[in-house]
Amino acid sequence: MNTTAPAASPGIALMNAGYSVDGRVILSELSTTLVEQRIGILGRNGSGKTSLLRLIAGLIAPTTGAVTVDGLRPEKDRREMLSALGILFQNPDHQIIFPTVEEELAFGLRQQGRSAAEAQAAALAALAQHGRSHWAKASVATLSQGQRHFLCLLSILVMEPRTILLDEPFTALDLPTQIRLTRQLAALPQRLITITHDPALLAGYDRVIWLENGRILRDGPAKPVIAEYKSDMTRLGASDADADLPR
Ligand SMILES: Nc1ncnc2c1ncn2[C@@H]1O[C@H](COP(=O)(O)OP(=O)(O)OP(=O)(O)O)[C@@H](O)[C@H]1O
Repeated sequence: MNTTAPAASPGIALMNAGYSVDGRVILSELSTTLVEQRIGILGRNGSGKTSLLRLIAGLIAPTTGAVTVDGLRPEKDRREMLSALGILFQNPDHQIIFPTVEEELAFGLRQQGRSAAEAQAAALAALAQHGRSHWAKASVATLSQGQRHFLCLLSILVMEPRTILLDEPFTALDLPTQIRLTRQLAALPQRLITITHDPALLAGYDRVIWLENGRILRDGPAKPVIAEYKSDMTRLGASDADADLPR
């Protein structure tokens, strides 16, 4: 998809990084370094996945410890972070802010300090590279959900970040779009960190981290971590825990 390999990235470091709100621990103090090419963050609803994404992205600051992304402080080094980390959010409508495809693609490049002419040229080149030159002047509102998702991915790729963070990348996408996107993502030279509750997305990954209650429950190669996660989720699903909700 993007044939230029980005410069080597030293990785993401969590150093006793924790996050609490009003005394409630959302993420307990996490310490690890993310350096592998394909990393999955796996966990069920409420386990802390989105909070971890927000911490790495600098959208929230850790309440204990620190996070660095290629040596940068995500909540402070905003401009340098654009070349270090790109985030594909679950819902493209939370990401897209411009009315036309061309403007949307040019925006990140302008933020990186490129001139208007350079940004426009790079946006058009990216569309041509993916056989979508005819999208340039199109209104974003005329694109389907899957097309908007792809536009968001293109907007990240034109900035050539060293790591891409994907938040439940296939929610709301139909099967052909999922298959296409899987193929496109697999071909990327960047480090990918995929956050999901669905272990199927992480098959073949170098490393899977299983989050539970804001803690790392398991961390290792995809196969054994996914096998244990699936068996635990099946056991939980077989119980009638929901029956305990107050009436
Ligand atoms: N700002 C906040 N204030 C209070 N509680 C919060 C806040 N942010 C997250 N939480 C709580 O922390 C827990 C983890 O939330 P988080 O959204 O990170 O989980 P998740 O694994 O992404 O869940 P899901 O798969 O359902 O999106 C949840 O119980 C959530 O309600």
